[in-house]
Amino acid sequence: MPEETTSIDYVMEAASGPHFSGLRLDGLLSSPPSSSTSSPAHRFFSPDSSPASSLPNQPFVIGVSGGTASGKTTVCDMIIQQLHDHRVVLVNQDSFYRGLTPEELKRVHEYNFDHPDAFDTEQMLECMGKLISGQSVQVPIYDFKKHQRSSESFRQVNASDVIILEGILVFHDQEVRDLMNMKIFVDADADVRLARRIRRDTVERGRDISSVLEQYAKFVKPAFDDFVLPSKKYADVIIPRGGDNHVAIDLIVQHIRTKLGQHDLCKIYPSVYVIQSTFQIRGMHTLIRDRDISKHDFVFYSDRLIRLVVEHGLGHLPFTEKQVVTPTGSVYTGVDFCKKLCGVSIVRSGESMENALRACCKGIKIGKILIHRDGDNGKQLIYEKLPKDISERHVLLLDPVLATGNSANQAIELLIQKGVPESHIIFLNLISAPEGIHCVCKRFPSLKIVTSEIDVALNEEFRVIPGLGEFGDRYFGTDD
Ligand SMILES: Nc1ncnc2c1ncn2[C@@H]1O[C@H](COP(=O)(O)OP(=O)(O)O)[C@@H](O)[C@H]1O
Ligand SMILES: Nc1ccn([C@@H]2O[C@H](COP(=O)(O)O)[C@@H](O)[C@H]2O)c(=O)n1
Ligand SMILES: [Mg+2]
Repeated sequence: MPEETTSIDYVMEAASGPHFSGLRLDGLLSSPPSSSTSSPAHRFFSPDSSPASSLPNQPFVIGVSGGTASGKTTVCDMIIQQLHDHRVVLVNQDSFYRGLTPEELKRVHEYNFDHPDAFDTEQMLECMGKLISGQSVQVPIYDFKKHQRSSESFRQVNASDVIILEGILVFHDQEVRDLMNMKIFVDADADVRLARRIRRDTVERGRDISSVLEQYAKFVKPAFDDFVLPSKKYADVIIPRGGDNHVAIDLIVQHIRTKLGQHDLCKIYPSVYVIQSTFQIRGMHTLIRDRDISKHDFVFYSDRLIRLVVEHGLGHLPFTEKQVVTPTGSVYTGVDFCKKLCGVSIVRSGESMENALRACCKGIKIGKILIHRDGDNGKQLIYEKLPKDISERHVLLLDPVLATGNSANQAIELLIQKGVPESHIIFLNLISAPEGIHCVCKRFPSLKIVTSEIDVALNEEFRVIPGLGEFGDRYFGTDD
């Protein structure tokens, strides 16, 4: 929390003294970043872990739930088929059914296979954890005719780009849900499901019609109402008509493909956007990261990159529809820019982004925040000069490098104190360190981060690696 806030006049004076862009954080990192949300990979990709020990390729985990015979397995098969050019594995919750004891077997008609306790969820979590961390696992093979697992054989499941976990109750347990990057619920009418189930269980699972109907009335339907249906609310996508819904499956596959092409952190945090890398962008990064580049070229290429990030960030603002008449007399239906907008730069390096913002948004108001270390006791002062009506505006927060995330978090905290809704803040930067992304996104999950590259890590001195050194000094020419 800031010790004090004051006006911009003070800022300008203070700005000529020591400044911090997240690199000098004496005393601040002793307390770990707050962890308020639990996201799929937190257990496996800790912000404290070094890049070598964290995962190079975080798999995309999809949960597929729905009532019995709704078409879950069919939908999964279709997704897997369409993702043929990726490594995809399917894990069935059914594989983790507990085997019945001889006593239970004798009275199998009284056994409730639709209750959460029928599954060994601990074992499933362990298997999923290993798969997500890149290890192969041996998944049990379950026999629906014998109600037992095979005692001698297992199915080897290898680490993959996409892991699909499918089953009637995969959304029931929060720990299981937290593993998932995307949750799909397959919907089908109860009578359709019952008809399919009768056919499947009599043909494939060695049952007779009367036992299927009896089990359905006694256990399957009540458990659907008690456990499966209430978990539908956790779904990100609901597919009506299951495998017949080709449009939904195409959209899902498209989404998965997009996610697979993204940085792992974008899979974990949907609010992080890395602008699409092109050779132009890589070329500009190559130039500004080169320690031997001239100051003039550093500024020139940084400005070009900043402009791209700013334009991309503006694309995340809300818009309203607007029609205009063109010189041909035709009507063009377009959109109107968001008017309630302002920029806020984190002094000093954030000021390097102000020109690009002004060039894109004529007359935009730009406020400033300075986070200033007060002596050597770890205390910080925050100076600010912000538009009075900032709480009514969307805010583009500017800082070219996101390192530890501590200064960013303090600036964001201040904006929120001023009444800006978290979801109205878009944090723009050129380079983000994974540690900074974890730190900001965990604390402010609905804030958006738009960046042009995510670097490898921070070093012991909290400098972004490979990074580009002290951006403000290089941009403003104070590094000699
Ligand atoms: N859209 C569909 N039309 C007709 N039959 C279907 C359809 N989807 C699935 N089935 C059949 O219904 C049964 C149950 O489907 P399945 O995908 O195994 O459901 P779940 O895995 O949800 O229990 C299977 O025999 C399958 O072949
Ligand atoms: N020995 C068993 C184990 C499970 N079931 C039923 O399977 C259903 C889940 O599989 P779906 O492919 O239909 O999702 C579940 O409703 C159980 O009743 C069984 O009959 N016998
Ligand atoms: Mg199935």
